[in-house]
Amino acid sequence: MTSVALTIAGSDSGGGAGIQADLKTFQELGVFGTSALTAVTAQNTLGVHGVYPIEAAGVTAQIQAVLDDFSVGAVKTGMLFSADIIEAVAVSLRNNGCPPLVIDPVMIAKGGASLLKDEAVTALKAHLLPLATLVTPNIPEAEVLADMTIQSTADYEEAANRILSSGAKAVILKGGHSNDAQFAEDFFFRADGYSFTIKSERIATKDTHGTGCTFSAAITAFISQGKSLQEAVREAKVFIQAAISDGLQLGGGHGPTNHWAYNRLKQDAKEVVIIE
Ligand SMILES: Nc1ncnc2c1ncn2[C@@H]1O[C@H](COP(=O)(O)OP(=O)(O)O)[C@@H](O)[C@H]1O
Ligand SMILES: Cc1ncc(COP(=O)(O)OP(=O)(O)O)c(N)n1
Repeated sequence: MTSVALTIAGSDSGGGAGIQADLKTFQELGVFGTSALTAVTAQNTLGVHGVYPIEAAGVTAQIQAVLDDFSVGAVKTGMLFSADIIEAVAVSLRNNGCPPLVIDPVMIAKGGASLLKDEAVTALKAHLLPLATLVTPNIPEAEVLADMTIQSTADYEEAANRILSSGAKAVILKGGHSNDAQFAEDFFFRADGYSFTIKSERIATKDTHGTGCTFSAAITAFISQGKSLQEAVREAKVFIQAAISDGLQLGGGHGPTNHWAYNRLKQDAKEVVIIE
C-alpha cells in the first residue's frame, strides 16, 4: 500500500527548504506527499525577502481536507509563524486522532529572518509539543525551547529533559550548527531515558539551505512507511548526508541540497554511526 505523509509548513519560493523540500524528500522516498501551507515566503539562496502568512482558518481547512480523505501515516510541521496557526494546527490534529507527529520547530532562517513570531513560542510549547512523537530542534532552537544556553555536551541532556517535560515523546538535538569541523553529530533522547548519538562526517560546504526541513521530512517519510523511530532517524541521516554531499551549486548564497541523491548514493554514503 502507498504510504502517505502530510507536511504542514511554509513555502520557500527558492525550493530548497519548507514545503518544497518536504515534498521532494517524500517523493524521493516513494511516499505520497500531501500538504497544508501556513505561509508563503519570497525567498532564495540569499535570504528571505517577504513573509505572507495564511489565515488560521485556511490552515485548518487544508489539514481537514487531507485527513478526511487520506490515511496519513505520519505528519510533520515546519514553519508555523504565529500562535493562531499553531493553535489551529494543534486543534486539527487532536480532533483527528493525531498520527505520529514530527515537529521541526523552525524559528529563524539561515540569513536571520524570523519564521516564528516571538510570542508564538509559548503556544508551540503548550499546544503542539505535547502531541509530538519527535521534536527536531537545531541548537539555537533548543536553547529557546529549553530556555537555557547550550555550551557543552552536558548541556544537551538538560536541554532535552526540559523539552521532554512538555510531553513530547522524544527529541533530537541537531548539531549542524556546532563548531566541530570533522563530524556532524545529533543527540537523540527519549522520554523513558533511552538516548543515542548519531554521527556522520561533516561535509565542508556552504550549500546547506533546508537541511533541517529535509532531515525531518525524511524521518517523517520513514515513519509513515512503518520504520521504528531509531531506524527512521538513522536512515534520514543517510538521506541528508547524501543530499549535502551531492550539492547542486545553485544560486549565489547558501544553495539547496540535492533531494534526489539518496537512492543513487545511499550504498556509498559515508558511514553513519549510532553510539548508544
Ligand atoms: N555540513 C554538514 N555535513 C554533514 N551533515 C550536516 C552538515 N550540516 C548539517 N548537517 C546535518 O543536517 C541535519 C540538519 O541539521 P541542522 O543543519 O543543524 O538543521 P537546521 O537546518 O534546522 O539548522 C543534521 O543531521 C545535521 O547533523
Ligand atoms: C519556508 C521555510 N521553512 C523553513 C525554513 C528553514 O529551513 P531550515 O531547514 O532550517 O534551513 P535554513 O533556513 O537554516 O537554511 C526556511 N528557510 N523557509
